[in-house]
Amino acid sequence: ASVEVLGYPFSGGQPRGGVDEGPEALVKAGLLDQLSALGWEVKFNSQAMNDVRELAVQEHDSGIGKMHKPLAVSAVNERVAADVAAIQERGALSLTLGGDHSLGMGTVAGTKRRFPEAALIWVDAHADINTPLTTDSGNLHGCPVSFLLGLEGTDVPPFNVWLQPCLRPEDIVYIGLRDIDDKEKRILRELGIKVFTMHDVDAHGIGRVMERVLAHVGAARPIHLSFDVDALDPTVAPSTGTPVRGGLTFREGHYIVEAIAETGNLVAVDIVEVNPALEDEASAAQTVAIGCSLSRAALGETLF
Ligand SMILES: N/C(=N\O)NCCC[NH3+]
Ligand SMILES: [Mn+2]
Ligand SMILES: [Mn+2]
Ligand SMILES: [Mn+2]
Repeated sequence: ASVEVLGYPFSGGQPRGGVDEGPEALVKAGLLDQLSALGWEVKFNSQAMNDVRELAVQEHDSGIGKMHKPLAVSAVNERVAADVAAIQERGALSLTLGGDHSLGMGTVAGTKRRFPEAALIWVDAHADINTPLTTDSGNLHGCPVSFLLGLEGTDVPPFNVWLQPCLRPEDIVYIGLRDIDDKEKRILRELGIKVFTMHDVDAHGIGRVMERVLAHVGAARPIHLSFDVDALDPTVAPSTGTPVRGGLTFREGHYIVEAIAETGNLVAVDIVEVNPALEDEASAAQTVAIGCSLSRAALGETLF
């Protein structure tokens, strides 16, 4: 079986430098060899990596409402969607290394072109479901899900040139939420979206939560996993742009991915928001190592 790895050095969805160094740090840590060692045929798309560096720089890129860098976020994600869809047309699994979580707009759109019935499991401290009208910060890494759902205010150029609403509320399940804006809470409730917060993880344990997540998803659907490393507790994954205390343990994070891998239905994985420039070198190395171990777990590495 083959996995095609995409590394997008993109930070335009949020204000902190360094998250664009995530892909290179993960590759430098030996991720591709680690995946080969699991028996996968591994391809890395270095052309896409270089192309996105250029797409990330757009002239006069401000001033569509409150959104920051809308032209860059749109241009990059248009490319991401095409790359991911092409990988899945070839029957390979797509592993996308970020870069910030605005990349989820493109990766999920790509998956949905090949697998319209795909389910989306969003592992994150945050819901990332603000719209251009509800966002306080204007940082588009807090908005990818609203664009995928086609919520009010997302049907705007240049996004609507390439992105059509492709996600239904029942398609997405969240795990790890603990920092949701009030307006996001309203959207989640109104749409009846399935949410497992850290409170649910505490109450039921990650094993039971995953039983419920996979029951909601169903046994026969392709799964797209979008994993924001800030879902993990900051003591576990410190080098990330918006850390929130009270997160998943190392094992809870890995159990989520192992349980999903066990279904055999995984078609796409995003590992995002690794920022090697944050905190100290040891913290960065620790966070990069977890990005690698989560990727290995997604591709079938088991403890026994
Ligand atoms: N890491 C973030 N999303 O996953 N930050 C943006 C969300 C803040 N409401
Ligand atoms: Mn996120
Ligand atoms: Mn997050
Ligand atoms: Mn602002």
